[in-house]
Order: sequence, then C-alpha cells, then structure tokens
Amino acid sequence: MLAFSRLRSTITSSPSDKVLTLPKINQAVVNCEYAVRGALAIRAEELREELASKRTAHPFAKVTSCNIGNPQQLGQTPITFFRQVAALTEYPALLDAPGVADIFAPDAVERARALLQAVGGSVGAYTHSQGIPLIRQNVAKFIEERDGYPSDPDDIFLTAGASPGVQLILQTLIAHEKVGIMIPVPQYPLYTASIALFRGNAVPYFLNEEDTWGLDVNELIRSVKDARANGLDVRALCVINPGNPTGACLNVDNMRKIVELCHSEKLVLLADEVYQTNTYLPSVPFTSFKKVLRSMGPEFSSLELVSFHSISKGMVGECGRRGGYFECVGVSDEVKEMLYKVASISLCPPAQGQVLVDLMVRPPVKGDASYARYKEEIDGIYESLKRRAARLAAAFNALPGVSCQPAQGSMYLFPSVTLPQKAVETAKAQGMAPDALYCMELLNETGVCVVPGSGFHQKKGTWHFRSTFLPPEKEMESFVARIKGFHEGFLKRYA
Ligand SMILES: Cc1ncc(COP(=O)(O)O)c(CN[C@@H]2CONC2=O)c1O
Repeated sequence: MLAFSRLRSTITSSPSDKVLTLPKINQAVVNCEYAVRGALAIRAEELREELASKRTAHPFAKVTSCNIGNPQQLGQTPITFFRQVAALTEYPALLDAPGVADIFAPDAVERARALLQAVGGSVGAYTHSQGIPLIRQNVAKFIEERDGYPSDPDDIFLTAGASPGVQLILQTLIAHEKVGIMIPVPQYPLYTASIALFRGNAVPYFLNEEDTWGLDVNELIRSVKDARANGLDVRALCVINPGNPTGACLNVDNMRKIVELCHSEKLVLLADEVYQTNTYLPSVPFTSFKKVLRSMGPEFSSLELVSFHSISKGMVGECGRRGGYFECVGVSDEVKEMLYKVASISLCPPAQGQVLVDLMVRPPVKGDASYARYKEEIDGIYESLKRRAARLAAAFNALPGVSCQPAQGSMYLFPSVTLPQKAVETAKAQGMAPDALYCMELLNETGVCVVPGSGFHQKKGTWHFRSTFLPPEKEMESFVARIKGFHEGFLKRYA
C-alpha cells in the first residue's frame, strides 16, 4: 500500500485541471480523523514493505501491529465450528461429497444446510436489507436469554460490522450542524470521525483515570449542560462498555444512573457493547444496558436505546468478515422505516458476516457434536487474553514514568506516560503530539505499532498510548523486552 504522502507526490497534473482537489472536496471528509489507522499505521505498512523487499535494514525482523484489535492478524486461530459451517455454506457441493463426515462435524453440516435454506440457497445472493430474518430471530433469542427480557427481531438490524451501524445511527441523529453527540474521552475514534463526517459536534465527557477510568455521572451532567448552554442541540450519549481504549467495565449502579440521566435529559443512549465477552474481572461482569433499562421498570420504557455488537471482538475475532448488529428499542416505527430505507441503499450486509453473527449468538451447546471442541477453543482464547492483559499491564507499570490501569475488559491497555520536557519540545517543533513522537520512535526502533493517546483525545497535559495485548504468548517476553529497551533509551535520549 503506498503511503498517502508518497501517493500524493506522484500526481503531476495541475490542480486547476482537477475537480477532486483537497480544497474543493467535502471538507468534512478532509477534517475527519481515524487514528487507529493513521500516520503510525501507514508508517508500519511502509516498514512491512521495506522488510519484505529487503530494501532497507531495520533493527527488527517484523512489524507487530498492536494498533488495532485484529486478533487473527496476530495468530489467533479461528473457531473450528464457525469455519466449518462457513466453508460448507461457501461450497454447498461439499455437503453431500463422499468423505464429508471425515472432515466436517455433523452439526456443522446440519447448521450449514439450515443457513443455506435461510439465505435462499446461496450466500452469493443479496439478502434482506435488515438481515436474514432467521438470523435476526436468533439474535433476538440470544438477547432474551442473556438479559431475561423480550427482544423483537424487527428491532434488530444486521450490519457489516458494528461500524456501519454506529454510522447509520449518528447520520440519522445529526439533523443539522448544531447537533451534539456526547462521547467519552478517551474514546474510540469511530465516533469523533463519524460525527465530523456528518457535520455534528462531539461533546466530550472525561473518564476518570484515577478511578480505573470510571464514568462519573456528575461529569455527564456537566458536559450536557455546558454544551446546551453553548447552543448545541445535544441528542445522544455514547457509552462504550467495556471501554476502548480504557478497558473499563461499568457496574450496574453506575449504569442505572446513566439511564436515569438519559431519561431526564431526553438523550438517546448509544451502548457500544462489542467487547461484552471480553471481561476479565469476576467482580465486574458484563451487564447490558438493555437489561438495566428493562429492570428499571415502565417509567423508563420510553427511553430510546441502541445497542451495538460485532463478530470482530470477543473470542470470535472475525474482523475481516464484517458482521454485527444493533438492537434499537424505544425507537418509533416510522424512524425504523427510515433506518431500513438507508440500510437498503447499501442493499444488504455481507451474507457470510450474517452467517457468523448466527454462529456467534447460537454456538454449539452441550450435547452437540462440536460442543467440546468449541468450548475448549473459546476457553483457551479467553484464558490467554486474561494472562496477556495482566502480563503486559505489569510490564508497562514496571517502566519508569509509566502508569497503567489493569484491563478490566476489551483488548487494550492505555498507559499514561510521563515524557521528558525535551521530548515534548522536540515533538512540538516537529508539529506532532509528544505521545505521537514517542509512538513513532517506538515503531521505527522496535517495529511495534501502537496508537498515541492524542488519537483518542485525552485530558490536557496528559500523554498516553494504546496497545493491544494480542501478541502471541510465546512472543510476549521478547515483545516486552523490546518495549523496555526502547523506553529506557528514549528517556536517555531526551533526558
Ligand atoms: C468500541 C468499538 N466499537 C466498534 C468497533 C467497530 O468494529 P467492527 O466494525 O469491526 O464491528 C470497534 C473496533 N475496534 C477497532 C478496530 O481494532 N481496534 C479498534 O480500536 C470498537 O473498538
């Protein structure tokens, strides 16, 4: 992939001949930013190309992408049952081929037949724009069994990952340029990028690092009142639980207060719950906002809640397949029809992504032929994530000037780093954030790609970086040693 800077320099015709020039295109496109795949990721790709072509020597043999929660890029094995079903739906001739039983489990063959029937015979066909009805029914059943409250398949929209679902809701909410959407700081930049793209206003509320990145409802009240006092039409509150980049998990009492606030301030609650199975502390298990909302009784039933989920995270990690859903409750039928209309412009979410959503919400159960292997694989990935989270947090905390909250959930650590004044000044002279300088030098020296905290927004005067804890366990010690060596060298260089 050509880095954008190099690509731009190859265009030779004069800008006046062109329509597609930066000054002329939609400035919302120019202004939006998505740090997870920003300058660091572009540089990482350049380094990958240089290593592959052996054009340039580097003090490392490979680039380790810890900038993105992409488990299978770092060696995580896909779940066997999921891939067996996907393979059979992709090539139905296998279903009746001789010897099929020697390779595929009987319940995989059975599920593939059922899914092929549900998609009308081929995963190559367009599906219903809201998603295959059978799969939406299974999602609703999953939600009911998880929460203990009814879920309606007509409230479920299957999507090409959670991202397009989030963007559809934000686009629908941002009716004019004074609309405000409350987002956590630090936040996952899908939100700030999309709000900018749709010309809305990000209304920050600050998470409390000293309280393991807790969400103080008084800060929410301050945020919404300040924004409204400044003339913004604040319409929604986005909560990421478990958090990205912080990994923080909300407790039920905190969630009840958030629901009460949304109800009293007439805010749509956007609950991003893509990491709902990535929780590592028994003291803070995952509870959905849907369950909390319904448990609070009919007084709150009018609250508009949109909850997002994805096949990209958890122990599934099927990011590239593009599957997910959102459930919208308390939303009027006429607005749901508008959501359907916009969804239908893109025709349908990927059929194979929908297949994986079905498998995620309806995995093998006790007594199924594939259950033992499925459980062993899921538990193995889960326990390994827990160990890696703890190991890397301890390694970061052992670095001078670094403080890292434990990962209660998700796939990331977000340590704060105290940077020498000389580094701060050097960064500013180079027109970059100090933590971006730190991350770029880390990448160039070790091949480890992380994301600077400035890409997630952070409290003024603090510097952070976000790293996944996804490197394979067998590489973790060398990974930690590389970061430790760099960090000590960086402090010496800028002492
Ligand atoms: C909180 C959150 N919401 C939504 C998404 C979108 O996921 P899908 O569109 O794939 O369903 C992500 C992806 N996480 C990004 C991608 O990897 N690292 C990140 O921070 C996320 O972290």
